[in-house]
Amino acid sequence: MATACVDAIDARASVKRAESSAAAAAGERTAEAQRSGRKEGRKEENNMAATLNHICQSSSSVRVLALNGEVLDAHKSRSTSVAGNVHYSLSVGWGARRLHVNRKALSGKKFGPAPAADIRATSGAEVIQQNVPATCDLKSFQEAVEKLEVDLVTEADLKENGFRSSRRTKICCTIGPACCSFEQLEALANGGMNIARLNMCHGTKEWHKNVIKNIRHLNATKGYCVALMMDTEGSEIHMGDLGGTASAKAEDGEEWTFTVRQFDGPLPPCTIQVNYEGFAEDVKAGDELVVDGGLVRFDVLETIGPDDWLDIDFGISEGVDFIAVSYVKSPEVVKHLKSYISSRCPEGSIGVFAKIEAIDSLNCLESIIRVSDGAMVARGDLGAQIPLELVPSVQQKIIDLCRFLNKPVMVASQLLESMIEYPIPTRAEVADVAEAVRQRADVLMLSGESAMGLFPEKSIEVLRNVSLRIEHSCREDKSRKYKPLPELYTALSERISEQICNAAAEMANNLRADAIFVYTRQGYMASLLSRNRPDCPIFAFTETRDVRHRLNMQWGLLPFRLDFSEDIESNLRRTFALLKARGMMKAGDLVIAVSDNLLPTQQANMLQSIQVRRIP
Ligand SMILES: Nc1ncnc2c1ncn2[C@@H]1O[C@H](COP(=O)(O)OP(=O)(O)O)[C@@H](O)[C@H]1O
Ligand SMILES: C=C(OP(=O)(O)O)C(=O)O
Repeated sequence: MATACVDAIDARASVKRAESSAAAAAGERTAEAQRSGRKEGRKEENNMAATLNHICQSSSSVRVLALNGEVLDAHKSRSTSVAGNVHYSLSVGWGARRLHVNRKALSGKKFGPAPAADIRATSGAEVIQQNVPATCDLKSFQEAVEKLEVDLVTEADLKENGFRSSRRTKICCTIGPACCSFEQLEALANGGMNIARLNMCHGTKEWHKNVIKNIRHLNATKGYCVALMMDTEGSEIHMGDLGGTASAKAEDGEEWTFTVRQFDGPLPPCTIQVNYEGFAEDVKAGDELVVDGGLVRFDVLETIGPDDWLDIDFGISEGVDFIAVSYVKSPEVVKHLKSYISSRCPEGSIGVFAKIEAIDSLNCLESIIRVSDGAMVARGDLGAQIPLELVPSVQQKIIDLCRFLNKPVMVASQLLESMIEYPIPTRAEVADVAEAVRQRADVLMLSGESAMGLFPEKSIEVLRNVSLRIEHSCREDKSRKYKPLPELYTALSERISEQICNAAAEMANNLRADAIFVYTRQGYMASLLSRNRPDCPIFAFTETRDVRHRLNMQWGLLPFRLDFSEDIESNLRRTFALLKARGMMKAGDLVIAVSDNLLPTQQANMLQSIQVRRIP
């Protein structure tokens, strides 16, 4: 058992080094099979079985020679299905030859010489050819198949484990010295990291810039979809009008920012520059600022400090996907940051997460979560502010509230603290992770375990395995009924979307559908489906990379980037064909499909529907 466990972890690491002799041999045999026809192909498969079993057991990297003679990086992964079977897969870049090995061994047995291996060796071109729709020519279909962007790990997971057993709970890793090189980040991405967190308390801007560059490069060149979250340091001061004499420029109730920063362009609205560098340090929350001899009075509120503003400017200029704000004590801080972000990047693609860690934030929790794009249960600092025994119930409260309000929620700190030093977690830590998964948190976050621990990859593996097991048992346990979700809408169109998503999720559960498909521009419909925590995964198709990254933060969503067609029917047909061609769906799979308003022109005479479709 112990040996199997160690193999399991080592075998997941996908490193791209020089060709191992075994991999090169596999490649040569692959090329030979092309020349020698069917009989030879059978021999090749047998040889490949031995070779690939060898590869799967070794922890070395793999490069494979494809049929066309091209040398490709191979993605190697190992997973344990809920039934206890161990699967190995080796898949090579799409469009060339694809090798796939499923090797099953009973859980609990020592990992010994290979039992019978089930091997498929299918050429990508063959699969594409079999699935070209009648309305499309081979070349443009081939291009469309290659353009369908999906996370490499998600794709492998779906192929190996099937839809129902794919992981729904997302994983965030704090990046630090223990995992910041390109190869280390790739190992984490390969292990299932969905979000990389940069904690601005540590490291220089240059260091963070380099991590961002590495993650972007990893996404662009290796087919991952890792979102970036920048976490501010948190020590802050910002201003709001207390209701002094109104003037043309500062009305009662308005919030103004006094800043020492320089702006390249015009000042953002309601901003005043001051030329005293120590201004923010010298004023305290509760102080009164008197302007123009008392013409306007401002009350100083808690908010974002000068260092945080520098970090925020850095995050905006680097185009991170999320900014987490430390020590949020009131909704105003979040509103202020959101309006600042939209004045600086009008396309408004950065989500603001409120870290719930200050005792004051618990007094206005709902109003903070309502204005935020998501929340983090920052248990480290929270546990220093409230009695420790209250932390679990506060965690449950925040998770439930976030789900009711349709905001993603992360659970952070000390999930696997002992794994900073040791290769296996304590039983109590596993129970803690299991509880967060059972509470249906969207994201589990690693801190020191990934940033500076000795076992970042093993830590991520523990999160992944615990998530898979607990999610499975939650699906099986039909006695676990959830409290009904409150309605969220403020307009009729929102109410329609909400009703459609609730009904689609319920239908998917009742019909035991394989997947829900959602075509979404901004991610709103996708989030409404995720909020229902349905039994099957949600394939979320969207047109932009930014939205695709943001969807990575939400429970059960598998984000794809796809260029939309004009109408839902052609989107559906095309998606079915593309996914079949990529080997991610098969004829007979049952899908529930819902769609956002895909075109602006559709808004006027909205037509939204739920469709139940079998893949042709
Ligand atoms: N960018 C970084 N550079 C160096 N060390 C880091 C970095 N990010 C995190 N760490 C290390 O990992 C530990 C845990 O991370 P985290 O929980 O995010 O921070 P903190 O302990 O400050 O709350 C930190 O205390 C620090 O030692
Ligand atoms: C995540 C937390 O915040 P930080 O790591 O920034 O202290 C926490 O306190 O749990």
